[in-house]
Formats: sequence, C-alpha cells, structure tokens
Amino acid sequence: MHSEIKEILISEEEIQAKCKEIGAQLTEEYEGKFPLAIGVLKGAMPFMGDLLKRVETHLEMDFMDVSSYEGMRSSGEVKIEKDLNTQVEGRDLLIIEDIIDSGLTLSYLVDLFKYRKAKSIKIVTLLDKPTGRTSHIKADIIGFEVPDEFVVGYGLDYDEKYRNLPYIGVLKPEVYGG
Ligand SMILES: O=P(O)(O)OC[C@H]1O[C@H](OP(=O)(O)OP(=O)(O)O)[C@H](O)[C@@H]1O
Ligand code: HPA
Ligand SMILES: [Mg+2]
Repeated sequence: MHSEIKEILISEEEIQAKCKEIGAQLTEEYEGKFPLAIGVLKGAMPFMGDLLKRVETHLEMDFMDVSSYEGMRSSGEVKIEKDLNTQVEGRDLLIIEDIIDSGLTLSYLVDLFKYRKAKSIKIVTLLDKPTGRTSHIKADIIGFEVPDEFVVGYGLDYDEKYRNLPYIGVLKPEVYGG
C-alpha cells in the first residue's frame, strides 16, 4: 500500500500535533456548552477519533453518512446514506470533516442543520483545498491547506482504499491510470 504513494504531504506527526492544538482550542470554546460533534462519514472517522480525544470538556457524538464522490469526481449531488440519531434543534453543532474541496457536502449539511434550527454551527476540517471550491463555504477551523491534487490517507479514499494510511499523501499516477 505505501509503495503506491508518490509523496507524503502531511506526516502522521504533523497531524497528531494539529489534533492536540485544535483540541485545546475546542476545549476553551465549548467549556460548559455540551456541543453535538457530528462526524461526516466515512472520511472524517480517523480525524474525529484523534481530535476529540484532545477535547477536555463534555460533548456528545453523532454521525452522518453522506457521499457525493465517484472515484475522483464529485457527482454534484449529495446523498444521505445515514442521518443523525440526535435532534439538532437548539444545539451547538461542531461538524467534523476530513476535507473541504468543492464545498458541496458542507453547504448541503449547513443548510440542513439551519433548517433543523441548530443554535450554532461550527465547521472543523483537517484539510482545505480552496482551489476546488464551487460552493461558497468556509470552515471555522482548518488544519492544513492542500494543493490542487487528489489526496488520500487518514480517512480520504480513492475507490474506498487508502483510508487507513496514517498520513496524507498523493498517489502515483499509474495507480489511477493517469
Ligand atoms: O467539498 P466536497 O467536494 O463536497 O468534498 C468533500 C467531501 O467528499 C468526501 O466524501 P465522500 O462524499 O467521497 O464520502 P466518503 O467520506 O465516504 O469518502 C470527503 O470526505 C468530504 O466529505
Ligand atoms: O482530494 C480528495 N481526496 C479524497 N477524497 C476527496 N473528496 C474530495 N476531495 C478529495
Ligand atoms: Mg471519498
């Protein structure tokens, strides 16, 4: 699996240090508020796990499974595969994402949670790829900015593979026939 990676963009150590830093920031922000942390499956799973271990105040966790990508392309349509089990009305929400690329997934979710009358909505994303943006959406907290390349690892997949890499990297072109 590692031999299919052309370049490591963000190392395991850098990711873990960032989780600690953002975790401390969220601890301050949410002290006494009992926010609902929403992981956007499947990509956010590793980041959510590492990040929330670093938040030292009470919070509730739930998950939403949405998908829009087929291979390396956004279909342009967001599909809910699994909805939340929790009511969001009146709650402080913290949406956790692995990447914002076109912004389509998050603009869909933010609109949905506003419609459901959340009290506040904050977005934390490990990666931001501003060059991919087609929807107007900005995260409140960004771990790292990535260049205009398809990245994999630490939750991010190519055809469901590479999510279990501990770092963020770029695939060798021959892997996707490029
Ligand atoms: O900003 P966007 O262009 O919408 O892209 C970002 C979204 O795309 C990926 O999810 P995907 O839909 O591939 O599902 P997955 O998390 O299960 O891989 C990623 O995990 C983000 O949720
Ligand atoms: O660069 C990416 N890699 C993997 N999944 C993604 N979903 C949106 N952008 C990406
Ligand atoms: Mg994906």
